[in-house]
Amino acid sequence: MLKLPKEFKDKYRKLLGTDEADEMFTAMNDTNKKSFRINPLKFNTKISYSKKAPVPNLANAYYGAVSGQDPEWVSGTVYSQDPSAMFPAKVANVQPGERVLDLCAAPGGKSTGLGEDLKGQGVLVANEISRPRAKVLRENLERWGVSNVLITSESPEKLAPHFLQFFDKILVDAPCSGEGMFRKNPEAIKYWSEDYVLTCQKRQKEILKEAVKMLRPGGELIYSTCTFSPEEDEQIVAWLVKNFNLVITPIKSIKMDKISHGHLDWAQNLDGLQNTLRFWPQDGLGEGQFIAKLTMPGVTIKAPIKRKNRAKKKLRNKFALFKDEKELVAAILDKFNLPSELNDWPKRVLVRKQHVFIPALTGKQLDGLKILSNGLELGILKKKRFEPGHQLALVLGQVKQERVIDLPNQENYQSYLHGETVKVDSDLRGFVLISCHNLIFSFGKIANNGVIKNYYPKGLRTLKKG
Ligand SMILES: C[S@@+](CC[C@H](N)C(=O)[O-])C[C@H]1O[C@@H](n2cnc3c(N)ncnc32)[C@H](O)[C@@H]1O
Repeated sequence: MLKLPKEFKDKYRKLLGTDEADEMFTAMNDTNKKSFRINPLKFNTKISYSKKAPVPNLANAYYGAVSGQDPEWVSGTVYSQDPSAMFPAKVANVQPGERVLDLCAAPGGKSTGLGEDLKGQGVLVANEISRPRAKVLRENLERWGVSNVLITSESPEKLAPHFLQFFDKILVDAPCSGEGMFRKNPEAIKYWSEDYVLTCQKRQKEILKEAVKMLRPGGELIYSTCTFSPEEDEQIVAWLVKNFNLVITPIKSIKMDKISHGHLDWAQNLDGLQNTLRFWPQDGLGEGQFIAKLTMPGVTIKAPIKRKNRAKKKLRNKFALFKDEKELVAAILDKFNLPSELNDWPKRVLVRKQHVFIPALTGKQLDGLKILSNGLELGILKKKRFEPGHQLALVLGQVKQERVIDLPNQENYQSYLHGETVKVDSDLRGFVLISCHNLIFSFGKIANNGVIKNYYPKGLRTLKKG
């Protein structure tokens, strides 16, 4: 039984009426709903989990639990996410080629959703203020096989001057009082108070003030929280409308089964709030969530991301590969089938401190930013040879591959995750992709004796039991 504070209960009885509030408290005592999304970027999405219970209104999403050890997770074929939390990225309705910012991005559930919809075209900037959390964000985006993402770890104030009016879409999935997560994480109830709700509201305003600076005229801001409090939901939207002339925009990209709407009377009867979305536990879809879509007035003629400006030329001179280096890279890449976004890799490839990569963004606007990764790391140049990188393996999972070793059993798979070598019966030699249940999750290198040298990154390896 959740121990909800009396002030919390009184507040929602007043806002919703006793009957609905009591329904909400009862639903908050149910077990939380677990679910997962299937990655549409991957070539093979045959998973062992049941798909009998789809999450309403979404493609590729199902109720059920996922283990972080399963090949489905390790290969980035599924992402474990609360059902309601899947919706903000879908409300953004990202189109290939757009410039998208996820300002509060870790651990990355919504960034993976935004990134998959770009389909390798345009750019996603995934920012997370906390460095340790940004590292987890990076791992999750890497597994998902998103190649066109710049991952930064900055405060919104520090990020904004670098990207003034730059983005078509910005998602602010704000830090909040988390009331909608109480049944999943009852510990969070301890921090709750009316004052804490107002502290969160203040922080949300500070973040959003910077976010709007980065939105182009005509661009869309998606604001979401996992809390019920009107102070952090409807009232924040009203504040955005009043202070920045943003226009609340109806959400047409999703169906509305088991989803409610925002309350006009919770923020000065502002017309348009009926177009915001509320996910209540008593609606039966998932945990609590609020989502609003707002449009910045004005229009800009959309300029495509320039690939040949002067800044780029300078970078190319400094970071371009020598011909023989490019040949080393090509000798490995030519062995694999490349997704279409890599077709022009020789034109876009750069090298920095021996790391060969295809940047998601280039130019002076990146100077001075704390960047965790920029685009797709193809691999590392090491004295006359090129070693393909882990991120590349997960991007190659987007298309059918021939040079793959499917580990024959669970024991081999576990050994590989531990970083051990595995002996296989195969004629393939040199670099190969490694899969389990045909889900690609790593590179390996087969020696003449049939032993696969393990290229699963040390930082991701699991400890051996016993
Ligand atoms: C609700 S979580 C984001 C969840 C994420 N969007 C996802 O789907 O996985 C909010 C994030 O905001 C970050 N954050 C906290 N304070 C912040 C601030 N002042 N400015 C920007 N981000 C902040 C937190 O570190 C946290 O990762």
